[in-house]
Amino acid sequence: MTDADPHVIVPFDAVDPKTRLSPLLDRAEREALARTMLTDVLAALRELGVDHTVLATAPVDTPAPVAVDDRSLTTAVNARLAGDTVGEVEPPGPSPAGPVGVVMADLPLATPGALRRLLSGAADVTMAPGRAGGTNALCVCDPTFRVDYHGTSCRDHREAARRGGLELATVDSFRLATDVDEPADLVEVLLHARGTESAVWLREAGITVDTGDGRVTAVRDR
Ligand SMILES: Nc1nc2c(ncn2[C@@H]2O[C@H](COP(=O)(O)OP(=O)(O)OP(=O)(O)O)[C@@H](O)[C@H]2O)c(=O)[nH]1
Ligand SMILES: C[C@H](OP(=O)(O)O)C(=O)O
Repeated sequence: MTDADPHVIVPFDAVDPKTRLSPLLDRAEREALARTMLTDVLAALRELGVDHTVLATAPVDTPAPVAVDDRSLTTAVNARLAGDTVGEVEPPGPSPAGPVGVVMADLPLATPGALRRLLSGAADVTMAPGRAGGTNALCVCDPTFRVDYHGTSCRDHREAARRGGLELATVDSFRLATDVDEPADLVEVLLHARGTESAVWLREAGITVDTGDGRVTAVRDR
């Protein structure tokens, strides 16, 4: 991609993450899976060739630049949208003066192609909604737009754009809509993210797709 492309920030909570996966995974395993999904998202961004920075709640060892900010998700992302670079550690990422992408770290199905569709959006705001009301990824070209995560954030973001007189476009992408929150989401990783580190990690942890009673679920055999 080119210099006019967005700088992407990847929010990442390293501490006791993915609590909704507790029925299948203990805390250490959830931390390991979260880290593995981050690795897959960063690999897709790297392959796309777009600049990116991990926006983490605590230091994390990754090949990408990291900014540590332990404030809430919404506050930390809005600080970056406002051009704040506080918390960056070496090697520093470029200052996000132009368009900013926000791509969550729990999207192991994300491919360079799906991300390109999002990040080449020309609207003031381009959104990839998640299922159940979330906002899995954004491309923010208008510097006045601010995020408000949790709850039905896709609806809230649409409303915020409307109030601000901004054009909001939506990317219809199964790969970007699939974030890993609940055990059922692991089915999508096992079926559609073959070859990713996340799918390998799940198989090694004994998580498989079960169709025993005619329904498709993720189960653990050990
Ligand atoms: N920087 C930052 N990232 C966060 C924070 N909370 C969540 N994230 C990241 O935001 C994305 C969406 O997270 P959620 O699915 O809402 O929360 P989670 O803590 O991972 O999972 P649950 O415990 O199941 O709610 C993931 O990439 C998280 O790593 C936060 O407070 N700060
Ligand atoms: C951050 C939050 O993620 P969810 O909990 O919906 O996966 C959201 O998209 O608003």
